[in-house]
Amino acid sequence: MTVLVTGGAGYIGSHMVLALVDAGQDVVVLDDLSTGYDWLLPPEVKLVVGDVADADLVARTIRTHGCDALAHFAARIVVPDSVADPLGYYLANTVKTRALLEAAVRSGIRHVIFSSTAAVYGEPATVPVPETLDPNPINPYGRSKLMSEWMIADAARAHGFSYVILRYFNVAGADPRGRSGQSTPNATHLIKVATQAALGQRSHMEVFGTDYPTPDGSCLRDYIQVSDLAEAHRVALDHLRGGGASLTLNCGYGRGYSVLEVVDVVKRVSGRDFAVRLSPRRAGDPARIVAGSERIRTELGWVPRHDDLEAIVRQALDWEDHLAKRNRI
Ligand SMILES: NC(=O)c1ccc[n+]([C@@H]2O[C@H](COP(=O)([O-])OP(=O)(O)OC[C@H]3O[C@@H](n4cnc5c(N)ncnc54)[C@H](O)[C@@H]3O)[C@@H](O)[C@H]2O)c1
Ligand SMILES: O=c1ccn([C@@H]2O[C@H](COP(=O)(O)OP(=O)(O)O[C@H]3O[C@H](CO)[C@@H](O)[C@H](O)[C@H]3O)[C@@H](O)[C@H]2O)c(=O)[nH]1
Repeated sequence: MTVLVTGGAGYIGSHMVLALVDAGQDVVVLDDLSTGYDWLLPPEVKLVVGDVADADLVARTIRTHGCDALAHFAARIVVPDSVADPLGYYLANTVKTRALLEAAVRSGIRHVIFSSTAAVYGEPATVPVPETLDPNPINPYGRSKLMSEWMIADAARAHGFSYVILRYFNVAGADPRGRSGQSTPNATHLIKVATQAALGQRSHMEVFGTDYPTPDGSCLRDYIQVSDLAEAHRVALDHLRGGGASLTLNCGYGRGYSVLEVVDVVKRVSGRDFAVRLSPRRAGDPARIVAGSERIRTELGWVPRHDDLEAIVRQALDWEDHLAKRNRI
């Protein structure tokens, strides 16, 4: 029994691959390397370079490797980009997911794990957000993912596979053993940008919006460590292979940090001051989003091991340093 991991050469997918390999499971990765890197994968893992919408390639890969499960990470992921290029995002995240699902169903995939997002909730009136809240995305990225959630649920009902939809909150940090981390040089994620500023790789950073209705005026987010998130996928897979029911689960710690708090932590942990510009709001950003995090603990018995923002920032700094030493920035 092998897991097909789409987007496995990317940031989160590569941590899922490590979690599976560490647990002695068989994995094959399908990735077009648009934002992923083959060097993030352990050498024993087979990488198929190609597009998730290539039905023949997907069917051949599933057959050749005897895959029973699909973990679908491949996507475009930047909220403001989705506002500028909505049709590109609906193609990459929705249309291609439909094609992948069709090939997977035809090839007999039994279980699907899907990378969804807190962005499906939009701008919730209260936080933390439980899974029972009706989704109401406020940007094309969130909508592109919500449509995929619906397709998966409908197709599962019609074709008899089981699924776990994981709605990630803000993913951060790196493998504590230093084997992978966020490696996209122009990544836009807050902790990545702030660590690059701390290490002098950027002259400054910007804080987008200080007039939000939050305690310090900057946006609140729930930062989940990437190996904890990968472990959630591993236990979700065990649950499905053990005959467990389909589920939709938040992945977060249930605590929000403001952008300004995160910047302070990066300055403190790195011991470096850096220039911070207070800038206007960025398109598509909700003011605050924090996970209701009980359901995943009770349904899957998931126990986070890295719920510590300082440790997350330290891992991100160590990974940035590692990339710089290998000229991979
Ligand atoms: N990073 C976050 O904070 C976050 C939060 C919520 C949800 N997510 C979701 O998690 C998933 C992984 O995100 P990430 O942060 O690892 O991003 P990433 O860009 O590092 O990884 C995406 C991977 O998918 C590959 N890919 C993209 N389009 C492809 C295609 N058509 N065919 C084959 N491969 C393709 C890329 O090359 C890359 O390796 C995405 O689905 C994203 O929406 C991420
Ligand atoms: O240089 C920067 C980068 C970000 N931010 C702010 O920091 C917060 C977090 O931004 P970012 O790290 O880009 O993440 P999000 O836009 O919240 O989106 C991430 O988290 C979502 C789930 O909450 C996922 O769906 C997305 O894929 C993922 O990119 C936002 O308020 C940004 O405006 C800044 O102020 N300056």
